[in-house]
This record gives sequence, C-alpha cells and structure tokens, in this order.
Amino acid sequence: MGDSKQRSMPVVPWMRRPVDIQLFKDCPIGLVPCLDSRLEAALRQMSISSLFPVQIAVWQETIGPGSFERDLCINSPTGSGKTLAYALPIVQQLSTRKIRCLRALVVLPTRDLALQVKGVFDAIAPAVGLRVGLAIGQSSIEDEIANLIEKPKLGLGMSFDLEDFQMKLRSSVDILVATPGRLMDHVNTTKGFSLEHLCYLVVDETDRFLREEYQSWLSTVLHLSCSSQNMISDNTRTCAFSAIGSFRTICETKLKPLYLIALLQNLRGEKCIVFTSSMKRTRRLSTLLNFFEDLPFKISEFWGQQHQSVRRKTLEAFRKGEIDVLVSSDAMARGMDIEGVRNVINYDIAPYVKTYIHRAGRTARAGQLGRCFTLLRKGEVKRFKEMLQKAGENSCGVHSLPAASVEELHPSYDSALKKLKGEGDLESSKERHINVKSSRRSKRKKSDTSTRHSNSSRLMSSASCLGFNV
Ligand SMILES: Nc1ncnc2c1ncn2[C@@H]1O[C@H](COP(=O)(O)OP(=O)(O)OP(=O)(O)O)[C@@H](O)[C@H]1O
Repeated sequence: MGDSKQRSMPVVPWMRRPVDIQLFKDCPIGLVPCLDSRLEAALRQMSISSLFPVQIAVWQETIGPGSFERDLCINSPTGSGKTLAYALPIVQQLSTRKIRCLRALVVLPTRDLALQVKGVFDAIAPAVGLRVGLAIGQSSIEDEIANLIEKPKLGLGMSFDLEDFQMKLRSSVDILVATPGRLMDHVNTTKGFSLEHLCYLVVDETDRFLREEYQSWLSTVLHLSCSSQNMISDNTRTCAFSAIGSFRTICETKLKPLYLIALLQNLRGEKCIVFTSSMKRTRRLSTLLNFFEDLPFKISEFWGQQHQSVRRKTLEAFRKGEIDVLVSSDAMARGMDIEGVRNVINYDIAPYVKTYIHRAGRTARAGQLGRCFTLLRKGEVKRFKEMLQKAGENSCGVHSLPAASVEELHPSYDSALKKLKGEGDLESSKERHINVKSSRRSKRKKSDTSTRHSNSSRLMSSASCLGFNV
C-alpha cells in the first residue's frame, strides 16, 4: 500500500498518539507520583517494590498528566504486569468515592482468569475501603446476587412496598470482575444491578473475546454505561523472548512420551507446563505419564471442560508446588499466572504463532527467566522455524537428549501402555453397559433422549481419550 493511502486510513482518536512502553523504566513505588499511601502499603504487602514499565506508562495516562482523558489499549509482553497496570489506577481513582455503587467492570473470557484478576483487585482495593465482587457463575445466581446487591433494612412497623423496596436496592460492590454470560444474566434479571454509574470498563484478553464471538455483551454494556469514558483493553502480541531460552528437540512420534519423560528428568523437578493440542491428548498423556512407576515428579492435568472446582484445586496445588508438572490443553495458554513456572514444553507444536507466544509466556513472568522446549518430528522443523520467525524469536537451540536416557525408559513405557489399554477397555465396557441400559430406558421413555445421548457421548469421548495413540 502506498504512503498516501496509508495516511488517509481512518484511525480511532485514542490510537492516534501511541505511547511506547519501552521508553519507560521500573519505578520504585515510593517515587510513583500521587500514589495513595494506603495503596503503597498494600503493594509492599504484595512484595512489590517497583512498578513495571507498562504500569508506570498506564499510570501516566490515568492518574498522571493523561488524567484518564482517553480510552487505552494496553499491548505489552506476556507476564509484564498488565493486570496491575489497569487495577492500580482504577482503585486509586475510586478511593475517594463517597457512595458505594458499581463504578468499575472488568470482563474476562474465562472463570479461571476472572478469579486470578479478582485476586489482584482483592489485594489492593480493601486498603482504600473498596469492595470487589465476582460474577462468573461459580456459585448459584442467588448466592451471587446476595454478594452483589444490598437490600434495604426494614425497620419495625415499616410498611412493605415492593416498588419502594426495589428502588432502594443498591450495589454492595464498587468493582465487579465478571465473565460475559453471567454478567448478562445480572444485567437482564437481577433487580438493583445497574451499570449506569460505571466509570471504568476493562476488557481483558480482547482479541480472544472478538474471536469467540461474545461481542453482543459488549454493545449492551457500552449502551447501559453511557457515563463510562474509559475502556482499557488488553491485547498481547509478544512475550519476553529476551528472558526465554527457546529449544527444540527432534524425536519420532511414537517415542514422544519417552522423550518427554527424559526431558522432565533432565529438568529435575522444576515447575513445568506441558502443552498438548487438545483436551483428549491432555487426558491421555497425563494418564499415561501417571502409569509410569517411580517418576520423581508429581503430574496432573488441566483442560477447559474439567469441572471448575477441579481446575481451581489443580491450580492451587500447582501454585503451592504440590504438583511439579501440569499437562494442559491451551486452556492454560492465555493469561494464567503461576509463579515459578521455569519451563514450558510444547509436547504438540502450537497451531498458531499467537498460541506459541501465549504458551511461552507462561514462563519468564515478572522479570524472571524461563525456557520453552518444543518436541518436533523432523517434518515439522521447517514450519516451526517459520513460526518462530513470525513470533520475532530468531534463536532456537537444539536440545538433544542422550539416547541412553530414552532407551532405559522402554520397559516402564511398555507396562504403562498396557495399563493405559486396560483403562481404555474398562471405559469401553462401561460405555457399552451404559449404552445397553440407556437403550432399554429409551424404549421406556423416549422424551429423555437428549440427556442420555450427552452421557454416553461423554463416556465415549473419555474412552477414546485413553486410547494408545499418544
Ligand atoms: N510491579 C511488580 N513487581 C513485581 N511483580 C509484579 C509487578 N506487577 C505484576 N507483578 C507480577 O507479575 C506477574 C505477571 O503479571 P500479569 O499476570 O498481570 O501479567 P500480564 O502482562 O497480564 O500477562 P499475560 O499477558 O500473560 O496475561 C504476576 O505474578 C504479578 O503478581
């Protein structure tokens, strides 16, 4: 495209003056201009002694001379501290509010991310008397409403007028962290839930929202919150490659599990996330690895369709170091922040450059160092190199594993595969049993078909998950 055409391309006003975060440096919190002393104390409690470049850049645009005058789009590497970059100015700005009402809304695509972000707000907002709520569908809607809406106290002898009562319903939180589905439930049905006082709207992981077609909630929120002037969104396209060592290991497909174990042994129990390409492969690989005897590290699994409480417990155990190796689908690739993850292993090559960046970004966070390994077939090397180039990573070392360390795992592999097959057979026979029962039941009651179909397909998928082809 020629220069003249480029110049005539429309650019939304808030994009006209980009701020280059690379021009900023860490700033000790004692030197951050106008930072509320109560927030400074809360940050110290979190062991934060300096603000990172992205945080100080956003601070300048909000509390500093920029005075929240324009909407912001934050784009900085994974693990660079974007959550606190938007949370801190919002909390500082709301710290002088007199009346409690919902003034800041943060929307995230998944419950796990929402819980993580709520944790950040919870660490600073109470210091200035602000309350943070959660609307993610983790509990029943009644429980959520009880936490989000304050009912007027009825005094003795007062008459009960329903309209009057509903008028007096108030928000019991100043800041709400939500996922779109549950947010819309509250917008549409919860009495007393209002966005009319909203000042700050944050859409985190924006590009993921747009790809997954959740947009309709956004127009509703923007329409209902006409006083919200600032939309801070987060749209990461890079990770801290300068802090990440990238390596590739070439192996035959059928020996991949052995190479993985040899690599994990090489890493001597350092915290690792192993990414596979799907939920099924995650389950299958994790089950297989757990059938190996005497591995000196604890392995667990994480995938999107797991029950929320299982995922929460797994993350907690991984954070605490009770799990060393987490086998995961890409449900873990975006935004999840686990302290101390030293290594990311791509058991399956990432499908897109962006996926590679987000996976790699689970390590080397908050200025730490990390490593990203990718297990590849010979035929995948060219594609992988092209992907790295597109990601802006020009150096990738070869990580070879001694043949003997792979060789010696063969006997355990054979016995683990046998157990995996046994598990697969058991699941298949359970599935056949259920299918017989369900077909008998279906003769009795045809209207129930859809539920039974979903049960049997769930079992079917778990049976095929445990097949041989790892
Ligand atoms: N100023 C700071 N000093 C020390 N640690 C910090 C600071 N700010 C944030 N952190 C820590 O850095 C880690 C990464 O922060 P965060 O999750 O906000 O990154 P992010 O930029 O949103 O990453 P991603 O793009 O992967 O979502 C967190 O563990 C957080 O506690």
